[in-house]
Amino acid sequence: MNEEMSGESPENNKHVKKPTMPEKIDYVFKVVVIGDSAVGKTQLLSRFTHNEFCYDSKSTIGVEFQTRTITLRGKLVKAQIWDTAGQERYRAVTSAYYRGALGAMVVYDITKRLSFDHVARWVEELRAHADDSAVIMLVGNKADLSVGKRAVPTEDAVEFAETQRLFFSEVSALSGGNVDEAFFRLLEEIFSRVVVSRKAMESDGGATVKLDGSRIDVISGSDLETSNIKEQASCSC
Ligand SMILES: Nc1nc2c(ncn2[C@@H]2O[C@H](COP(=O)(O)OP(=O)(O)OP(=O)(O)O)[C@@H](O)[C@H]2O)c(=O)[nH]1
Repeated sequence: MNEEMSGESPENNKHVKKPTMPEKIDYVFKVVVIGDSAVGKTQLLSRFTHNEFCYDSKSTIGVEFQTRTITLRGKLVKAQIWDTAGQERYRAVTSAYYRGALGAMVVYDITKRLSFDHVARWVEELRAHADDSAVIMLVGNKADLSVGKRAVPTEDAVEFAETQRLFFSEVSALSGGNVDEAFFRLLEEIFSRVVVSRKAMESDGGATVKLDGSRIDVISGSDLETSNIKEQASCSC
């Protein structure tokens, strides 16, 4: 059949979108974000995954996640970042939320002392439910308000992070300062612990990592579509 008969001459076809090759994801890393209400968890996710920030963001109800695909050591890694409500009454999950998490960010607001005082409780809950090998990062958000409104000295957070063996970073979801750096540091550490330093075996789907006989199932790209919890397309304002 020639182009004229099939109706598929380049002219006729110019509005037809060419199918794009699906990206072959090597790993999916689940990372959970926890911390008091209004510390800026949702905005940190939006900044990292879509480079967006909402001034009038609403409290999260239940659980959401957003993803960003990055390259680490030549591998395509889909970072699947989970967000839940800081407010107890809106939290629908505990164990299910932490299940399969390879990393966690425990967020406080540098202008709210109480949110930092509660970090120990969040770390305790995390350690009770997440895998022992999960990488944990303490994150002080709203660093843009550092001058004049700071209520948590950096040294206090550094000391806490050292005693609890956590990574630490101060960031601003508003300005974007340090946000990518913090997530990348966490994801690189997960990569080192899960993929490099242990005997890792990739399945064809690029999803399964075996560790010392035990298994961590890193969710494959196709599982994301079948999950009950849908990915947030973008900013949840
Ligand atoms: N100045 C400043 N404000 C921020 C920053 N990040 C978030 N906010 C503001 O803080 C408020 C709370 O942000 P959210 O991201 O909704 O907080 P959350 O921790 O997800 O809150 P919950 O869903 O209730 O747990 C919003 O008014 C944001 O605009 C930041 O880096 N700097």
